[in-house]
Amino acid sequence: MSAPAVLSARDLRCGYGATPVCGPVTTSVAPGEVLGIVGFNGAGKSTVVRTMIGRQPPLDGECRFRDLLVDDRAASFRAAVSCVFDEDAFFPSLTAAEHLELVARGHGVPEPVQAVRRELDAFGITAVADALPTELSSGQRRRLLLAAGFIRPAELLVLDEPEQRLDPVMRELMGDRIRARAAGGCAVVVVTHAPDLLLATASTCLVIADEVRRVPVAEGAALISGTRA
Ligand SMILES: Nc1ncnc2c1ncn2[C@@H]1O[C@H](COP(=O)(O)OP(=O)(O)OP(=O)(O)O)[C@@H](O)[C@H]1O
Repeated sequence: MSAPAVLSARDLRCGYGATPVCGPVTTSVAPGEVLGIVGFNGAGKSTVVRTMIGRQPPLDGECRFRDLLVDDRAASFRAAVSCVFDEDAFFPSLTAAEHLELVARGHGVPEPVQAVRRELDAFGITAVADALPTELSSGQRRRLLLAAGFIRPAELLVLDEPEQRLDPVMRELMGDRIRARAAGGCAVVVVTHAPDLLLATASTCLVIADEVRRVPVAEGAALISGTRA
């Protein structure tokens, strides 16, 4: 018997005003699973994911975290869900290391200083640990955001195009980190345009379009690499 879903959507309609951006979404992700979400630019992937985690209201349908309707204002939900979107959200006067320490302490990570050191090293930003956000390159800022997403415990990890602005070596490491998280029992949702990352991590794949459909991961990878219509 498969484990109960961590996050599930049923007939979820996502969009702006009264207009859905894509077909209704019914899907779920369980502990240890990686749900890859793919689709062309503007298909609605980010909108769907934002709706699934309660950052914007659904037009219709529902989304549940465990048994409860998603409520991103609930402290228990925020404690359990780590999200990395493409938003450069930093405190201008905190260094890279201080950002990570803030997140680690806020989420009760044991031995936060050591955890910060580990993540700085894992994301290759030790050399800029004491730099302010404005002193980081765009790729380093991206690494810092991802490190902040990974430094804390989570039952659900949501990554929106984590490959963005990463060099190939870091992209591969990102795949390793995602797999390791899932192996540890975390449910993961990854929106991606990178076939290699999808193939390396996803256990299931959802294509966002006018008709949302679940496809084999290899088919999703072919779709985003342009080798399949
Ligand atoms: N705040 C907003 N208000 C109104 N429409 C929006 C808003 N954000 C996005 N949209 C529209 O919703 C549609 C889906 O956008 P979304 O960002 O979800 O697509 P996406 O699949 O994530 O695209 P990409 O691959 O380019 O990141 C697009 O047509 C976009 O113009």
